[in-house]
Amino acid sequence: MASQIPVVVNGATGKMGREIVKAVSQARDMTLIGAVARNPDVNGQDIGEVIGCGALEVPITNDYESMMAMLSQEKELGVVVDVTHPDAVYGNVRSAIAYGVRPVVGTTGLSAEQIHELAVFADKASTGCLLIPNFSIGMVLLQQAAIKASQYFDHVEIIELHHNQKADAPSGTAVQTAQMLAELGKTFNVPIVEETEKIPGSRGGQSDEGIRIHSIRLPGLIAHQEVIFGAPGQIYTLRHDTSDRACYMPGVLLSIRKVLALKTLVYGLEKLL
Ligand SMILES: NC(=O)C1=CN([C@@H]2O[C@H](COP(=O)(O)OP(=O)(O)OC[C@H]3O[C@@H](n4cnc5c(N)ncnc54)[C@H](OP(=O)(O)O)[C@@H]3O)[C@@H](O)[C@H]2O)C=CC1
Ligand SMILES: O=C(O)C1=N[C@H](C(=O)O)C[C@H](O)C1
Repeated sequence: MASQIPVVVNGATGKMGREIVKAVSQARDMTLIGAVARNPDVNGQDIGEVIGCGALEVPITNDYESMMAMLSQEKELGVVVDVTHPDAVYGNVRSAIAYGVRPVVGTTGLSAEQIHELAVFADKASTGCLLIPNFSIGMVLLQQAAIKASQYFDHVEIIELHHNQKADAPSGTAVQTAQMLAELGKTFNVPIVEETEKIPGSRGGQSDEGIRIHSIRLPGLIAHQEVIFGAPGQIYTLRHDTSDRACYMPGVLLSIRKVLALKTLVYGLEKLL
């Protein structure tokens, strides 16, 4: 049998983590060797039993550092998939790289400075690291269409809509989309009147690139994004909707396979396609 990629999922009992545990355990070229969760009540329990897909013979641990140490001892290069929380992800990634483990990071909310620091750290360690704000192919296609449209439209705003358990705003995907549009070097949204916000924030947040992002949080939503371009007499709207977190799994598995060959930090799924 060809060599197996040893994989640990951090945030394994969360909404994304449980999907990733299932996808990795079904992938023929990967072996799930660890599942990290924060909740002490599940420590030592079988991850498959906890997430309801049947025993996987992988006990959950609360001890991330020990899991990284164990993964670093595997014969094949190990990968940790991080789907935790904006407050934890920076430390998690530094620690993984310090152990020579390749991080695939779905967790959003890292600042531009933190991303830069992690890139420097990964570079010095010659260790591949993937930061993927959105694992779905549909979002990559939306972003490519938005880049194309931005050559022809001078006005654009982004609306992102998520479930109300999301910790960070705006979404990592919206931040990345604004950055992509700005890479053309164009100035968007030059105001034509002096605006007053009668309710602070009502015009949304403004990205470093001057693109407004509006974040909606409601139960019933999963993850959705609109990029709306305007010009005299026309509106061009691009929209992506997720109805199931299954949409992220092909991108997660692709990222696990691709990170092994990298020696630096790479940001964005589009760079892997
Ligand atoms: N890149 C992508 O395509 C996608 C990215 N995401 C991102 O992934 C992340 C997780 O999302 P989601 O699964 O919905 O979130 P959940 O809240 O459902 O899951 C998060 C998991 O991480 C654990 N966790 C929370 N806080 C910490 C912490 N401080 N330290 C360690 N572990 C922690 C939680 O444990 P406990 O339950 O014990 O608190 C939980 O198991 C978010 O940043 C989200 O934006 C989400 C979807 C797609
Ligand atoms: O929290 C989520 O759910 C999601 N987070 C990512 C983001 O912040 O962009 C990706 C997707 O939007 C789902």
